[in-house]
Amino acid sequence: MTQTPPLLVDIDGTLTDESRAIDPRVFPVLREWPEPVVIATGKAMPFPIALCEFLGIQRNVVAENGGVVFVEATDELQFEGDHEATLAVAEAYRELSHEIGFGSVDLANRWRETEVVVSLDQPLEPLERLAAEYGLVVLDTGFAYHVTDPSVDKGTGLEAVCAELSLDPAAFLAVGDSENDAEAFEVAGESVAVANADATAKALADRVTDARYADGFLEAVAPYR
Ligand SMILES: O=C(O)COP(=O)(O)O
Ligand SMILES: [Mg+2]
Repeated sequence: MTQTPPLLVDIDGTLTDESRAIDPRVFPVLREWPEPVVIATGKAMPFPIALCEFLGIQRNVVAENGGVVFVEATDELQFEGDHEATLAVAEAYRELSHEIGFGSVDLANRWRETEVVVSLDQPLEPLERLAAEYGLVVLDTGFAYHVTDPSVDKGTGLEAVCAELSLDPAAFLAVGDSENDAEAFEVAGESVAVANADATAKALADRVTDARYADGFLEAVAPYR
């Protein structure tokens, strides 16, 4: 059997099914993975932390597309990026009478510490224009527009985790589905896009699975199980 690599895995679109629910068949795969697992997501910290917690795996997390990094073994929490600038973009966007689009409670932004997300049903052009004014970019993950600092991404997040754990990023297998996985694909030694991935992720991946969503993830890791 091939040597199992450490694993970086995205959540939305990769561990989920078409309805955005996590496919429970991924649970034993993540629990039993013999090497370190890093959950790397555009979502805010509570989501990947809860996933790790309830799975019973080490909490090694890259959240907010690299803006927040947590490594359990070294008790290290890092923040990167310009949160003030992302909040200023959100404010200016609202002043143009656009909405963030997640309702008044806004569970998508409530616990966010370094970036801002806007619902996909809101206009992209003014958001991109405002982001550029603040030196920021907008990432479309297929689930939300992320106003984010271009110097921070899942690749820099993986490097930060690896620095803490004395691991080589090039030893990692990375599995994902969208443009916010691009830099992690470049940093990891092997990268796999699931079949539902966007064009950016597919172009950068070493291989693209035949299967979509979590079936694609299971296909991606099959050689190592
Ligand atoms: O929720 C998003 O917008 C993206 O999340 P993901 O990075 O886990 O796919
Ligand atoms: Mg994704």
